[in-house]
Amino acid sequence: MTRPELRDDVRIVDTTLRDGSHAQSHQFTESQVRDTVRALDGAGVEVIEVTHGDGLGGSTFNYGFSRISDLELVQVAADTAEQAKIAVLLVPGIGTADDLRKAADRGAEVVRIATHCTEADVSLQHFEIARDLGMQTCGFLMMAHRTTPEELARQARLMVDAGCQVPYVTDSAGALLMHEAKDRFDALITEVGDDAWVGYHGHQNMSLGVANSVIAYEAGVRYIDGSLCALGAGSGNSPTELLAAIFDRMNIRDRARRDGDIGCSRDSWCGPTSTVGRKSIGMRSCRVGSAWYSSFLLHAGDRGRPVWRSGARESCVAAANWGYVGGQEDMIIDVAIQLAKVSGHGIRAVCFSGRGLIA
Ligand SMILES: CC[C@H](O)CC(=O)C(=O)O
Ligand SMILES: [Mn+2]
Repeated sequence: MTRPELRDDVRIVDTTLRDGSHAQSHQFTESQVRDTVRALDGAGVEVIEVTHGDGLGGSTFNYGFSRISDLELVQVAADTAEQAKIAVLLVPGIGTADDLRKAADRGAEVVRIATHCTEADVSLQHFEIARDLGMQTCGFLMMAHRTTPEELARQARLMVDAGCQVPYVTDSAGALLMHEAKDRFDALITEVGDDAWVGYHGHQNMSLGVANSVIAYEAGVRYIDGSLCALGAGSGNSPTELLAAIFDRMNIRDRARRDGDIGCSRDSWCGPTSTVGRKSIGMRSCRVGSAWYSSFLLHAGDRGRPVWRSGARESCVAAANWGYVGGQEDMIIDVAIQLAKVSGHGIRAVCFSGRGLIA
């Protein structure tokens, strides 16, 4: 397996337009995509991910409908970027091989194929298809805190043998303490480091995404994810603009080090005139030290749309304690109903992400 060429010390991958889609209820417009890609591309960011938050095919009742289809947004992004490669996310079972072919036709050059951290076997066929399409391939092992470093490394090996060039420690719940993150980075690098790069995707639930990114780099991880202003599911991702600034301070070479340009794109998301960034900062108030899947927050009604008897936080924590994983956002309804029964409060109304009333 050949690894993608790395021209610098580290490659920052920006996921504002994909993980940030969760924080925007999947309502990105063409002009937001165009402006953000232009700014990130101008700032030297080499890979920009664009899709519904749950990836290709995610625009459904279960996960929330997009305003503009993935294929249209990928096309806008690919037409806008002069240097950067456009990446798409694919969760097998949500997106299909056909979705991937169509995204490649619209200009996607990188695919990030995501599975729960112990279920890499469901991605193997997709990696083969992606490599046949000539795409660069990354593999997300989601909820990486849910398994041991050794098992995570075995799962990474499965992905790499199927054609994955960059398996990721994906801390979907922002749950990894620094030593836990390091153990996972070390395990993956020992297992696949001769054949693949290793990546890290952090969330800010405990505000450790940036610290863990520094540890990741020091351990040998060479793909590190961020999003502008931390716009992302749950408490958001490691902020791209901080990663760029900190790597610069550490004299680590990456393409995204031109603070001015990154600063411009940051301002469009969370500067004084922006309203979108504030929403994501509001979501951070729900930060909890419990390891729930970040995308649950949107469905648990952080913005007050659903009328649960239990709050968003209680639903997310219960979902974590009951073992729910990525892709099970639809189970949040059930969680809230169970909580209502347990608390004896009864259910006043159940509204799923503002799109339906179950009563
Ligand atoms: C549904 C895919 C998911 O949002 C991927 C991801 O970013 C994560 O697990 O953190
Ligand atoms: Mn994420």
